Amino acid sequence: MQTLVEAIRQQGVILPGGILKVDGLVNHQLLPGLTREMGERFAAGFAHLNPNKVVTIEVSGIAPALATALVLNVPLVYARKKKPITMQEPTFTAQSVSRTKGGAVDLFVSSEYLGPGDRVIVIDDFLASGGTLRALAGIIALSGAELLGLGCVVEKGFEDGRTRLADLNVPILTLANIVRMNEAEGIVVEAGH
Ligand SMILES: O=P(O)(O)OC[C@H]1O[C@H](OP(=O)(O)OP(=O)(O)O)[C@H](O)[C@@H]1O
Ligand SMILES: O=c1[nH]c(=O)c2nc[nH]c2[nH]1
Repeated sequence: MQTLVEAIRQQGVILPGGILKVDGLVNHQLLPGLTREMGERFAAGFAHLNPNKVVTIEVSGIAPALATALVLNVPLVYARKKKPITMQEPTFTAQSVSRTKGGAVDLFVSSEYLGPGDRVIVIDDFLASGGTLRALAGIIALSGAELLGLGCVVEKGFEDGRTRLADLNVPILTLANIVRMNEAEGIVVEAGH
């Protein structure tokens, strides 16, 4: 997605610890036109699989996932990081590690909104180590739903998450790929695949 690649070139900032800051378009401020295009790209890539639900994780996955769900005209379910008292049991849970806040995070999805018969695509903001997508895939498996595909706005190709998720045997679609980033070269980014 060339518009996203250009936006990352313009706004991306390399932070210590191999973290890319794209708060101006994904993680703090959202650009509606760019977000809409993300949804269109994901929907075009996954529509042939006939999903009936989009699943993501709060908080930064929600915007691109909703943009996708709008085009596909299916519900969006987002995993919660804290279980609210309104959440109906039984719940499906898994753990991931927060890359931007540190520490382990519990993820919760209620059986009220995910279960056998659901055909699911997962959309998130970042694919780095792949740990978060694996946790979501675990929740989907626990629920009895079928995972059809994984989509992420930004892939950090140098962290090899895609390879680590290969055993899930589902297509992975990303919109921009950070090939590498360092002080000398800056952010080397290409269209995702
Ligand atoms: O592939 P991984 O190594 O798992 O990294 C990707 C995850 O890391 C971030 O979550 P984080 O909890 O840092 O942030 P968020 O609250 O902005 O979603 C991001 O939103 C992805 O969910
Ligand atoms: O804002 C972010 N920048 C990153 O580099 C990253 N990696 C995983 N999750 C991330 N979130």
